Amino acid sequence: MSLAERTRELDAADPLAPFIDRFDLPERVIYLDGNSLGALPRATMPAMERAVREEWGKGLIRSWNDAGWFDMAQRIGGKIAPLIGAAPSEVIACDSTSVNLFKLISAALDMRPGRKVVLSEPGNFPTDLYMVAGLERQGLAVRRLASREELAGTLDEDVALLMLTHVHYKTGALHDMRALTKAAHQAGALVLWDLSHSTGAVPVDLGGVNADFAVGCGYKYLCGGPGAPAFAYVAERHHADLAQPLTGWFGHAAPFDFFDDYEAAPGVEQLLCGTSPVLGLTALEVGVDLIAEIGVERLHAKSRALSGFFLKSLAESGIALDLVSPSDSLARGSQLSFRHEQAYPICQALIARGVIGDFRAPDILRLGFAPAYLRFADISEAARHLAEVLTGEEWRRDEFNRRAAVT
Ligand SMILES: Cc1ncc(COP(=O)(O)O)c(C=O)c1O
Ligand SMILES: Nc1ccccc1C(=O)C[C@H](N)C(=O)O
Repeated sequence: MSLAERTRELDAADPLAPFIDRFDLPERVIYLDGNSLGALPRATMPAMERAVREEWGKGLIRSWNDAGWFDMAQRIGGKIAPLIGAAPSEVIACDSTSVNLFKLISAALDMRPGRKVVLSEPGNFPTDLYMVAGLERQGLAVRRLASREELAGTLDEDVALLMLTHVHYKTGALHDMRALTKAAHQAGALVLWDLSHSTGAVPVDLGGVNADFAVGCGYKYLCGGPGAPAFAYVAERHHADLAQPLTGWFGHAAPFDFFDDYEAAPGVEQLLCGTSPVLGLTALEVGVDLIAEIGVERLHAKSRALSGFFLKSLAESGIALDLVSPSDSLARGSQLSFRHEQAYPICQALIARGVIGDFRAPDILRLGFAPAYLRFADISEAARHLAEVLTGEEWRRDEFNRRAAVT
């Protein structure tokens, strides 16, 4: 069977095909960067319009009560919860992933007096490592990095927290969440998982693996829009001992009593700091609703099929590239990363052809396969474009070799 025939068959048999039209993607764009900024759901515009015109414009301050603004962060957290194996009361949508990392790393250190080490791996997403550096500068933490293979062996009585990104942003490699959580607990440490590249793409069972803390982005697979609020998870068993340092009034037990003294709200509400970004949350809720409707299991199955099909299509075009992602689709997230000296201009040449992936310095071409809005036809087309860029050495053109600020 020809590649074109196989592609048509796969699209015809795709149970998620009807959802593609629920997203508003430009014509002639093949979007392989949903792992960085998710696509726009069609329902987002009307929801934003309503929030701005009606709730803000007409409801004004009354909308904090009447339009459900006040408990939006909890409500959306509760909708994210089943996507990551958590109870609704364990998740809240707030702040950025970076800020949530700070709050939870700090809270974890507080729960392990006498221990200061935050253990992570070199090459973890920079903000995760930088947030520990900030606490280190305050004398509150000691950062320790160990390679994947050495992590478990490095867990000793000084480690307060093991902090890892479940799906590696650059390679897409998955950590064994269950085994590492268990190893950390055996060493008396707590665990914080960054689920930025997992949520809405691969199944996660925070409750099942007994995880302590987690954070994740709202703007990637959850399609919450640029700079969407992030989320934070704290296992129920830690709620009573939770004490985070950004003690803003929205995290107070009774913010509208306007007391002088801080008293933390019970549960994850304590993680709120300042006023919730209502418009950002409005967009996030639409994305979360849509991804939840499709369902993580189905998304995961399609993501594996898409990335596998890309590799096959590429191989059939005679192109051999250095794949740095695990070749087993069960061992990776929803992306494929290739190492190439010319990864930057190759990525630019692809973008010029309408195939949007990204480049991760120094030499990674990263292609994301957000399963909610990609067709198998997009995948074989993208592979064809990549093969043509490489065989025609299109990446040599000057215009593809000028580095932009954001890659
Ligand atoms: C693993 C990971 N953590 C955190 C972030 C981002 O955090 P923030 O939204 O605070 O910029 C990203 C991507 O930007 C990421 O890939
Ligand atoms: N927040 C961004 C703003 C601009 C450009 C990219 C991002 C990303 O999120 C990058 C992503 N975290 C990554 O895995 O590389």
